[in-house]
Amino acid sequence: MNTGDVKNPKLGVQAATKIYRTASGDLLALDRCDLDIRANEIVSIVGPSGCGKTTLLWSMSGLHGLTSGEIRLDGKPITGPHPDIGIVFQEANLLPWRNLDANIRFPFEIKGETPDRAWIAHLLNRVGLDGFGGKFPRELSGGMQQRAAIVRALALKPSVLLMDEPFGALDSFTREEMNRLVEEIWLDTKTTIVFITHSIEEAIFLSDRVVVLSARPGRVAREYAVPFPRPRSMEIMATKEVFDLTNRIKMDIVGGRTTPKAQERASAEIVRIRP
Ligand SMILES: Nc1ncnc2c1ncn2[C@@H]1O[C@H](COP(=O)(O)OP(=O)(O)OP(=O)(O)O)[C@@H](O)[C@H]1O
Repeated sequence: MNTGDVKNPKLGVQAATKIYRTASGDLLALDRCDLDIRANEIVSIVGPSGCGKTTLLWSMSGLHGLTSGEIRLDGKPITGPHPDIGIVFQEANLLPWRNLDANIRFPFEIKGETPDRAWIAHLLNRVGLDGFGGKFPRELSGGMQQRAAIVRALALKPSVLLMDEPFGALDSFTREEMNRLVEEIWLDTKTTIVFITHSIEEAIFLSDRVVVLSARPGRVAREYAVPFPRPRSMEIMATKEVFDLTNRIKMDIVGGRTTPKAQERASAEIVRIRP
């Protein structure tokens, strides 16, 4: 279990509100959403489609601003993209005309910084891409491209890694493999990770906490502490406790328990499951 400082969160989301101004009118995506992420924690965010998960993650990354409210990193407001925050998207977004090494170097070139080659070599080895540096994206499978995207993000040594449904497009076996990889990387680096997913099993496998957002406008409806020890084996994932937890979260999402009204009643309840 995570032991990060509760009073001084790594990332603090306070009353985050986001209104998109669209041609057909204003759209309230997030409504006074509060969430604290502790250092070294892995937190997954799940919720109904369109509830504002990506909006929240992008706000955490500084890629887009909030209408009101605040996101703080180590107590300081985030006002734009931050070197301490890495992000991995559903698509690997590798530049097709650059080989893997050159893709990983790209963010350093933009920043005018020198990459730490030993660290990148370590990461490539960690994700099983040793010897693939000269390959172009078209020569790599979807899973390999996503591994490369993870290396590209971690190469910059962020203290927070935001992952926006990074494995949603992969087949289920590759996805499980990638989940184990994220777990291994976390055991190695203890990077704080915020992970968006539609897969409750994936959320439980990876996380210290699973946060359920309400239907739009998004707000934290419920949190589940996931107490199982790491590494999380297939045996743990097959237990009744995991099965029950999966069903509880599923009911929260599809059973109408995360409508804004229900959420007001449930407010900030933290559910703890015994291992
Ligand atoms: N740039 C934008 N302009 C206008 N509306 C937007 C924009 N981005 C998102 N939205 C709307 O805001 C709401 C929240 O979107 P968001 O992508 O954050 O939800 P989500 O929970 O990540 O969705 P999903 O689970 O389907 O990926 C949706 O109704 C979406 O249509």
